[in-house]
Amino acid sequence: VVGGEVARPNSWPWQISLQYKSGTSFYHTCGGTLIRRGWVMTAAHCVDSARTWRVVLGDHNINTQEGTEQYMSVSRVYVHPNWNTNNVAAGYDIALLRLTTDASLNAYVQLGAIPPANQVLPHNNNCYITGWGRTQTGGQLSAQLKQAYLPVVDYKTCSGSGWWGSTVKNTMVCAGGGSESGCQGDSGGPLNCNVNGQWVVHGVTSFVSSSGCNAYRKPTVFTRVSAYISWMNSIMG
Ligand SMILES: C[C@H](NC(=O)[C@H](CCCC[NH3+])NC(=O)C(F)(F)F)C(=O)Nc1ccc(C(F)(F)F)cc1
Repeated sequence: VVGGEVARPNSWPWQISLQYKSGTSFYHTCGGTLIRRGWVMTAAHCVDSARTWRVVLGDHNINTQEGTEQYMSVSRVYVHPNWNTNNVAAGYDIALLRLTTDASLNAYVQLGAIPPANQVLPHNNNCYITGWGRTQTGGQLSAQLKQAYLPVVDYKTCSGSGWWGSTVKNTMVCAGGGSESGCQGDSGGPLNCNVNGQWVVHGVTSFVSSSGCNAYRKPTVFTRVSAYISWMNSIMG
């Protein structure tokens, strides 16, 4: 997350850290959202490579043991069937991870709400991106969970000339476009939007400009969760 601030610890209790094993250690690679006690939603591009994954729930500082964490193994990865790793612009950048055991819900670990099918938010809807991604283009990951205010940029604007043009599809959500943005390492994490006073996860962090995370008029682009509800239900039952 470029800009924004460190989140109050565990104030986004559905945010997870997706980590891969290398040697005897695990490393943060993406964010995700706990949507059922046994299911995590993330980006398909996060799980393109076959690795040993773990999901960390209830985390704030990913480099320290705070005693609030739950470390979960992943029993199966479901990538959207239409996902094409060479064409992030086509969309379908969404995946579901089945956990081997159910999470324990508590003050630090809660389920994220997902939207009704096909709900599209209006321009400037209040949303926050959260994640442990780079804090500057080409910079380092954040040790502590960060948040940044990224208001929705409607499809008409986001797909306009000087913006993303035809790269963005209406199965995506754009947000931000100013000095604050997502960045590498935030992938897969939630776009938390305030709808009638409730936080709803409307986006899965998908891509930013290859010329810089907070490039002018290149808002962070998210997979629009409401476009994939039927697929998700077909997998999770
Ligand atoms: C460096 C930048 N990385 C990204 O945007 C990666 C996803 C990369 C998926 C493709 N391998 N995502 C992120 O950094 C995220 F954290 F913001 F989500 C990038 O490659 N952006 C990008 C690539 C292609 C296209 C386009 F669709 F136009 F081909 C648009 C943006």
